[in-house]
Formats: sequence, C-alpha cells, structure tokens
Amino acid sequence: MSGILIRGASLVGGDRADIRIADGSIVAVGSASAESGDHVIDADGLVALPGLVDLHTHLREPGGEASETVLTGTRAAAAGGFTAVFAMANTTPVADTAGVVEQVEALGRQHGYATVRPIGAVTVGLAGQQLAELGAMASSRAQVRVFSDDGHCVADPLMMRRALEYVAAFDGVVAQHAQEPRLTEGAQMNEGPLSGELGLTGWPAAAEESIIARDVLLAEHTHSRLHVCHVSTAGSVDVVRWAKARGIQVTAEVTPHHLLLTDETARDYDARFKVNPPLRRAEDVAALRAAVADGTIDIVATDHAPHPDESKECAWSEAAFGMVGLESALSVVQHALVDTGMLDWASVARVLSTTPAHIGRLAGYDRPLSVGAPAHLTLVDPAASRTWSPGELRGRSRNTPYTGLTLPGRVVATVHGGVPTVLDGALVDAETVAAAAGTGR
Ligand SMILES: NC(=O)N[C@@H](CC(=O)O)C(=O)O
Ligand SMILES: [Zn+2]
Ligand SMILES: [Zn+2]
Repeated sequence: MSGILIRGASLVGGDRADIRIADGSIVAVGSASAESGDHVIDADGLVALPGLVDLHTHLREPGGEASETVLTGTRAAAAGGFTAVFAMANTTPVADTAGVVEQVEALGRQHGYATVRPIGAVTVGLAGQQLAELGAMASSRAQVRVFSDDGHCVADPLMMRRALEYVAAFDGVVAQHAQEPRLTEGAQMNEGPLSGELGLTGWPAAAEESIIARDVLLAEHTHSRLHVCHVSTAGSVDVVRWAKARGIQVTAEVTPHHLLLTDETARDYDARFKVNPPLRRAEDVAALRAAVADGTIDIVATDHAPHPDESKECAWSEAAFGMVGLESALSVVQHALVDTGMLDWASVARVLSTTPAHIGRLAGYDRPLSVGAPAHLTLVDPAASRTWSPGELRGRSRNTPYTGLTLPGRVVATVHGGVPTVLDGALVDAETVAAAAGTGR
C-alpha cells in the first residue's frame, strides 16, 4: 500500500530519523525505506513537529463568512502547521446548541484540512443570562469539551460557578475571556501613560487579573477545570502561578502577539494592532515569555480573529478588535522563544500540540510521532525566513500585525491523519484533500 516516506527529519529530541506513514498512521520511525508508490519527502534540515493544535481559533462560520469560513480558516491552519483547531462559539447563530456545533464539526470533516473541534458557548447567545445546553453539546457528535463565551467575559460569578460545576460531569473545561466589564467600558488599549498620551480609554491590567483571581477560587471551590484565554499581563501570570501552587486545576494560554508586540504599536493609530486583551507593556511581554518557559503558562494559542478590511481601515475607536494568527504563530514562537534560547523544540511541541490537545480532550496527540499513532505532523525549516505581506495570507482576511516584519521559520509540509495538506510549502488543493480525507488516508 502506498504511503508517505519522510527522509532524514530532525526529531524534537535532536535525532535524525525517517518517518513512514501509511493508512493514516505512523508505521515506522527510525530508518525506513520507501515502498512502491510512496510519496517521498526529503526532510534534510527540517524539524518534524507533531501536528499543531490551536485551542483558540475564530473560524467565523456560520454567519461571518465574509471574514472566514471553516474551509478558509482550516486552510490557513494547515499552512501554519496546524492539524486541529478548536473553533470559538461567537458565530451567528452562536454555537450554543448541539445543532450548531455538529454543523461546524461536520464541515471540518468534509474539507479535511484539519480536525475542527467546536467550542460551545457557556451562556445562551453569549448573553451571560442563562446557561446554554452544555450537556447536549457534550454528548453530541461534536463531543464538545471546551466551553467559552469568548469575546465576552462570563462576568456573573454565580453563572461562572454553575458552568464550572456542570462541565465537570463530562470532564469539560470552561475557557474564560477574563475581562471585567465595568472596568473596561469603552476601553480601546492598555491603560498606562501611553493611553493618556494618545487620548484613548484604557483597559487596566486589574480588569483581567481580578477575574482570573475570582475564577481560580471558583475552580478550587467546585473542583473543576478552568482555562484562562489570552493571558496578557505580568500580574495574571502571578495569579496563575499562585493558583497552580495551591493545586487548583487551572491552565493558561498566551497568544503569539502578546509574546512579541507592545502597546507602543498603538502610537500610529493603526487598527491592525487593536486587539482584546490589548497589547501590553514590554515588562508584560518579558513576564509572559518567562511564564511559557517555566510552565506557568501551559500553551500558546493563536486567537486567530479574522476581520474584513473595512473593520480595520478606519479610525482606531471604530475598528474591530482582533488579528489573524494561524499562519504566523509558529514563526512568532520561534522568534520570541526558540531563537532567544528560552524554549527548545520539544517544548514547542508541548505548548503547541500535546498540551492544547490534552486540555481540549482531543485524542490522538498523546504519543506524537510514534509508531501506531495517527499521522498528524508538520515539517518546519527553521533556517528559512519570510517577510510577512498580507497578500500572501491564505485565510480570507488580511488583518495581520506582522506586515513588513521578517520572521524565521517556514512550514514545508503538514500532514493531517495521513493526508498531506501542505507540500513544498504550498497548500494541497481542496478537492484532493477532501477526497483523501473521505477515504480516511
Ligand atoms: N481577540 C479579539 O480581539 N477578538 C476576538 C474575540 C476575543 O478573542 O475576545 C474576535 O472574535 O474577533
Ligand atoms: Zn477573548
Ligand atoms: Zn478569541
């Protein structure tokens, strides 16, 4: 039977190995020879990572197809080395019923570029008033395990307590967008000297930190799992560190942009840098990098948030919050953490694949790149570099903050369940991927 032979890849531990894939699984790691019909990939100089898993993606479908769809978003994911994405619930309609999450999951399966695991809303319509049908979403075909009102904070402490209690029954986790609403009314950027200078309403660090502090105590009280979305301040890191030391079941993510960019980017009022939570001070960036390195922050998640040009090419105060990130995530992580000596490739595999899969209870990622495991992997050329230009993005929206920046690393190949989705740095076409995914190889 024909498969794929990857020749001479560097494993994250440093060894060089051939990897052979057949029938959707890894069948050999070490030295292997091509069998007839095998597609051979020369991986000399390339690092083999497990397929990347993004716990925080906005795919926008249903309802926001002008910005992104399941197809365009999973193509962007594959281009960035991802083989699975968790799709946030802030769509139209909101993913607060079994019907919507099943629809999103099925679209991902049809297209085949990446596994799509829908995130269910915590409250009906993200309105914060009434719990959504969490149990029905969990037992649906979409097998929802992550619940979030992302875009909105579950601000009512009693609602948060009930959600934490409820999801524990099926090993779920509540992923909180930590933003105290009263402290951030009209907020436009990080609160600090610069927000005063620019005349923009500030978003104080305490608005994030106070919600995280409250929620870790609720997670302790309910014996439930809490996940903190897009941690952005040094103080939040301190709260998470304290909670973990106390044995509370809390995990935390940071976005690539919060690992690289600061509030100084707001100076030109270029709305591509407008995001929630806002870009913070250089001290925060340093604390976030150190927290990934020491494990206080468990994972990097993109918060890929596509928006059409008209929502970004306007006055700062009118612009939408959010930036795309799937295609650039690995390069930013290499630049901020690997090339600075703070993280090795084995840890990159942990923060961008194994641990996000574990938090989301996604099977198939716990024994990466070992014989018998599903063939989800990405081959990266760490010696390559690329100057980012929005015209080259493969998702539907162009709102990248990295235009003109040269970042290291390039995804050369991505394989999702044995199906190549990227080869020679180019996306495999949609018909080929869908047909191969349909046959399960
Ligand atoms: N991050 C953002 O600035 N925007 C996200 C919502 C969110 O993640 O809070 C979006 O949906 O556009
Ligand atoms: Zn959010
Ligand atoms: Zn988000």
